[in-house]
Amino acid sequence: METTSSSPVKPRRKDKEEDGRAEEEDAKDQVGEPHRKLLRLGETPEAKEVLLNEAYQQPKLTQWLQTAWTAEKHQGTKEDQTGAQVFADPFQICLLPGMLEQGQSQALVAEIIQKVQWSRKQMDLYEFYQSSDLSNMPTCPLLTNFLQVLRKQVRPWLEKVTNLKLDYVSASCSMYTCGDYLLVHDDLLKDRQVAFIYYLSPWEGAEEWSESQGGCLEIFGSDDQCFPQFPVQRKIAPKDNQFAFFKVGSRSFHQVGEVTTFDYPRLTINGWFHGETNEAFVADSMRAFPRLNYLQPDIMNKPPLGLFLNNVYLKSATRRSIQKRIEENSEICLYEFFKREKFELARSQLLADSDTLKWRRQGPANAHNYEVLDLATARGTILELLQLFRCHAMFDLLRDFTDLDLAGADAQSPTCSVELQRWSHGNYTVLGDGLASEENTLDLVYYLNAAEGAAVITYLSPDSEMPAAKAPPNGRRSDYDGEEEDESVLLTITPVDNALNIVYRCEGTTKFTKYVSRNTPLEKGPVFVISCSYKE
Ligand SMILES: O=C(O)CCC(=O)C(=O)O
Ligand SMILES: [Fe+2]
Repeated sequence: METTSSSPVKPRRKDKEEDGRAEEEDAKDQVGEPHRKLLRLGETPEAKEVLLNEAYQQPKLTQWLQTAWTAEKHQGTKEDQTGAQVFADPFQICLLPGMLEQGQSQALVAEIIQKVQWSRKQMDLYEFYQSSDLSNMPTCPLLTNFLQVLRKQVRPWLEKVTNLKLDYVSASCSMYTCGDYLLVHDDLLKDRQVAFIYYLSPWEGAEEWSESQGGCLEIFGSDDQCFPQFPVQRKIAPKDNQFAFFKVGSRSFHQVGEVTTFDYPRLTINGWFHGETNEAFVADSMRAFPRLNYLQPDIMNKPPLGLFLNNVYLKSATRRSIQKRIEENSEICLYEFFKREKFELARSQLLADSDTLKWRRQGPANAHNYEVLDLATARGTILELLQLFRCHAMFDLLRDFTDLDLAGADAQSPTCSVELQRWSHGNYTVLGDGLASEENTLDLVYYLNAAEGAAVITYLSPDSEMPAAKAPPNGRRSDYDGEEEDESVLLTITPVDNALNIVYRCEGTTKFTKYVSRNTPLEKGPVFVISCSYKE
């Protein structure tokens, strides 16, 4: 097959045209107000300026915080009068309940609801609404004043507490509605020194969120290579008028858990105190993710393709038209790829077998979160299907489908990786998770027990990911920077049972599997994906 790096996979245009809903959904996600009822606040006190709680201005308290902040490892310590807390493990975090004088959060929320313009942020790492920077909100006097307080009062005070030099503040408002989230990241970017979040939830009965409402700030520990590890180590629930801050570093991994309540939005004013550039840390955070394991074709197994595949895909005429289509579009979806009875057997075995099949969660948490089958435990039809993807006959067939040198006289040392994945709520992969191809590869994606909206894969063009300084090829992405997808989307794979998607991707093309929100119906059980990559 003719290949040039300037023609990576092309968009599947039909996706947009096939049903009108795609357009409708796009429209919904554009800049603007989220569709939700405006929440009624109780009597909103008049507030002309933002006032810090007196208690936090006492030198004794500053002293206490300073000591707690600099103390070595401890499980957490609490100050009696204010309820201020400091945790040292897995990294330093401080919580200041009642940060502003009473009634102030309510006034801020009233201004936010009435005045703030939201833009929808949507990428591999996140879905939520964000405002512009607080420094650019001429119609919002309280928010502008809040920023002033951060600059003039909080910044010098934080310098004392943390012993860090803090030069300036950046801040915006964020709103997470039901189904929104921000996946694991470390906030490391340029000169961010201290991250802060001020939580707003003045609604009666919702001043402190319960775990069942979601939206916790979730803190991760990390291994000796600075990769964040499951499970979550600490959860901080949204609490009205609480200010949280932590030191940004190569281990400051955190996420915002999916909001699961429809009753209230998760509202915050958040941002960073900036200072010295984090050069050493940023270099640390560029360590590449662990990569897939590529193996040669398995010559021991010779399963007859005719027993498994839908006969139509074995005919020479079909093979030729598949090749033509892949040459033109770089991708194709082969519906009913396996014989129906084989597919049904494999699906029921996957759903029924909870004893022999062993699954393990695939981390690190900032790259992916899904389960993979320990291939040594595969049995029956599942084993047969998995073996089939690695057998010589399959390499042969794929050569015919693509004209790649995966078999035959010109083939040098073709290899493939095969994974059986199990997808449930909360699972995801993000860009730069080691799945970005260093070379041209042929991806196969085969679904069992498919459900709409679960394990949806998006391919992006090579240059769309991040500025080079932040994400070297296959490097780990440490933080979101608000870049949106839009034009860079080359292809979206929609899950369909027993369909084999074939995607030829050029060097540098990246992909991610979208976070599976709790709003995605999975009543038939998890979605299974056989995911393979082939190299010439
Ligand atoms: O809202 C939060 O609790 C954390 C937000 C965050 O991590 C961020 O915006 O970088
Ligand atoms: Fe963050």
